[in-house]
Amino acid sequence: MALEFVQDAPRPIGRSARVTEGVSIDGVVIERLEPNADGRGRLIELITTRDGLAEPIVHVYQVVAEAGSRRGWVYHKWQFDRLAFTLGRFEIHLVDIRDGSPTRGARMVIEAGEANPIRLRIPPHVAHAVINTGPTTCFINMPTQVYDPDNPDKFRYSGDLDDLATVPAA
Ligand SMILES: Cc1cn([C@H]2C[C@H](O)[C@@H](COP(=O)(O)OP(=O)(O)O[C@H]3O[C@H](C)C(=O)[C@H](O)[C@H]3O)O2)c(=O)[nH]c1=O
Repeated sequence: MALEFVQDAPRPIGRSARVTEGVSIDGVVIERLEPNADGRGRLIELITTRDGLAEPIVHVYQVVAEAGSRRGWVYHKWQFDRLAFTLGRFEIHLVDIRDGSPTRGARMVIEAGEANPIRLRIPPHVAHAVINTGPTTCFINMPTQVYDPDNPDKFRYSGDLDDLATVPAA
């Protein structure tokens, strides 16, 4: 007897939408991700070219973040980060330390995670720190460049969240 698999019917799906409110750093992009939930759980598209061009996916990794952990301050010289926060609870701090930027010195604090799933694009030379304010969970990064362990595109500053304004421009 032949097994018959039935194609899913066309269905409406949640689409990401760009957030502009509270975005005070030039080049930072926040996309609100829309979960598609049903009785089995939920599915969230992290990136798609369905609605327009996106830079190619060249490198993707998952970070498991312990409860209360902080990653940053860090900035990248060459890559854009494309971070997806869909689980747990995170606070992402950003400071524009770019010389010549129209928003130099601007700061942003973004709350993201299960209750507010987003994709966040961070340009080079924008310092950032990711703090897990909830239980141990994970987030995804899809940076625009491959990680090179011999020449990591990571420039770190270990001071407090509040004192980054004193760091010389990159
Ligand atoms: C990025 C990367 C790292 N690694 C290795 C290198 C280290 O042994 C270990 C942890 O990496 P790293 O210390 O670079 O990770 P964080 O400092 O937590 O940085 C992460 O969180 C902050 C907020 C970010 O913005 C970074 O983009 C993101 O990578 O994984 C790899 O093996 N492959 C990779 O692609």
